Amino acid sequence: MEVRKNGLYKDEQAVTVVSMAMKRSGMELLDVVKEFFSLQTVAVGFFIGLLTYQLYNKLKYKSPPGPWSLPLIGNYKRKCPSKAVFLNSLDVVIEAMVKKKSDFADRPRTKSGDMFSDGGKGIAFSPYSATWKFQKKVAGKALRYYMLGSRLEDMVNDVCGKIFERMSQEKEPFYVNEYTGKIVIHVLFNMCFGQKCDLDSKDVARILKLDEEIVERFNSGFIEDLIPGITYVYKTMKWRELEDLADELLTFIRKEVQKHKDTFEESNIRDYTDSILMARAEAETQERVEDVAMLTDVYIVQIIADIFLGGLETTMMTLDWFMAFMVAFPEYQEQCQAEIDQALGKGKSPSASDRNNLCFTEACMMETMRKGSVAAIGIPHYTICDSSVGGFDIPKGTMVFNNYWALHNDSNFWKDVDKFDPYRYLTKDGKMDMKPESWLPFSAGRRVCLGEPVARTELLLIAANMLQNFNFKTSSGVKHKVTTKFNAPGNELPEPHKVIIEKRN
Ligand code: HEM
Repeated sequence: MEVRKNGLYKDEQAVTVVSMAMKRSGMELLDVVKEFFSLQTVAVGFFIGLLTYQLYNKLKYKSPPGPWSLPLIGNYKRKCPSKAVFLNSLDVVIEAMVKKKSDFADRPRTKSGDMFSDGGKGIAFSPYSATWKFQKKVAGKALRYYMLGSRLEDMVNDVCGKIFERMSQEKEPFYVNEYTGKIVIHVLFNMCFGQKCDLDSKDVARILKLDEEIVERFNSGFIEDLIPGITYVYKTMKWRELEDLADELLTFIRKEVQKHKDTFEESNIRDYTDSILMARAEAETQERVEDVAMLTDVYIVQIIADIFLGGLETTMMTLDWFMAFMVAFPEYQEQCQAEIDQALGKGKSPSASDRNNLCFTEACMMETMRKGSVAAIGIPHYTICDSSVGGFDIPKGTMVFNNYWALHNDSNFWKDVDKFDPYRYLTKDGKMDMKPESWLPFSAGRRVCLGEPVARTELLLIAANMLQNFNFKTSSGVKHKVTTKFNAPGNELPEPHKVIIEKRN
């Protein structure tokens, strides 16, 4: 029998001694490790690591010139922690957007964009993918279908007629954008959901209000886009409001899609929503399983939401600018009216087929889009691979902005760049000239605006209706000078200005 010491057998004693020694040395080791890796040391090490990585990238890539920046923090003055490149001239915009094909065609993912697009579904916020390509094709076809025949012009003329009845009651100076905004929302609403809503429709008013509130919040940005993880810990009031607004807008569209599904007839395509449902029905009939999967209800709701998010504010703001310029330049207003009277005669409403005879009015609209920046830096792009532009390297995962404002104010392309001059777009005999290269309010390349054909026709029809029916004058009687008001980064509006109107015979 082995002797027990302290109640333990010999082997147990040995193990205990070893383990105590280990414990002591382990604790010391832990202290040493703790001391070595104190929080500060880890932080400094991490920072040096990032700096080294940044330096490595600086040596690896020939980056475009720009301000210095610190890892993670970025450039504090510019308040942007991500790498971003601005393309400020036509050659680099065309190189990146058109010549480099898909290199620059992705979108950066943001927390707010994800919220509206259900994690990148639909078109505007979607990453560059086969799904995006297919959906943009389907949506483009649906818009073209809508524009066939006289549907768009009937809708514009009908809404304008109703709005003008109310507008002609204005006896005091008033803000004309309260009426033009209503025209645009009614046209888009009717285009999507096919109903000729009365002007006091609560649904239309609510969508307009939702749009205003969403845009207002987007304009000032979200901390959640800079620190996406923060929402798991704390949600700011603005973020919670945005969640509610997005939910209300998408729930509304979901209900409309359901109503359309319940009453859908292939032989009677009523509107844009029906056209998208038709694309799904065709894919089902032809057993194109992958296409059907890209047109689930969730995707369809997002494709329709894109029309409101992409088309409403931009079109309304363009009309704000147009009216501001027409009031500021009565001579151009009169010239448009003379052209409209000659093209349409008395009492006939404008139609898309009158376009060739409304060149001066269209030129005024094009000049409006050059001078009034409604989407001056568009929607950010993102590189899907290492690429280059203008002789500089642009690594994969870089945010890229097209600076349309710079293109529209480049004196290499525009003579008397500050002047509002519709003649830039016209030939000597007053016909539409070739589109100036540096006129790109709708962008170019793969991500070009989906709604350009609709927006241009709709804007011209609304403008022609307005000027055919009314004279717009400054309320003070003094020549009005258009002054601009900052609205959001890349987005300016004309300073609100009251007008008076005279009904034209
Ligand atoms: C004056 C009116 C408008 C202007 C100035 C405008 C301008 C733009 C711009 C600059 C872009 C970004 C393009 C890019 O990322 O390179 C864009 C994208 C888009 N626009 Fe418009 N837009 C207008 C009206 C509309 C309308 C009426 C609709 C819908 C009917 C629409 C739907 C879209 C969509 C869905 C996108 C995203 C395209 C994509 O990501 O592939 N827009 N628009």
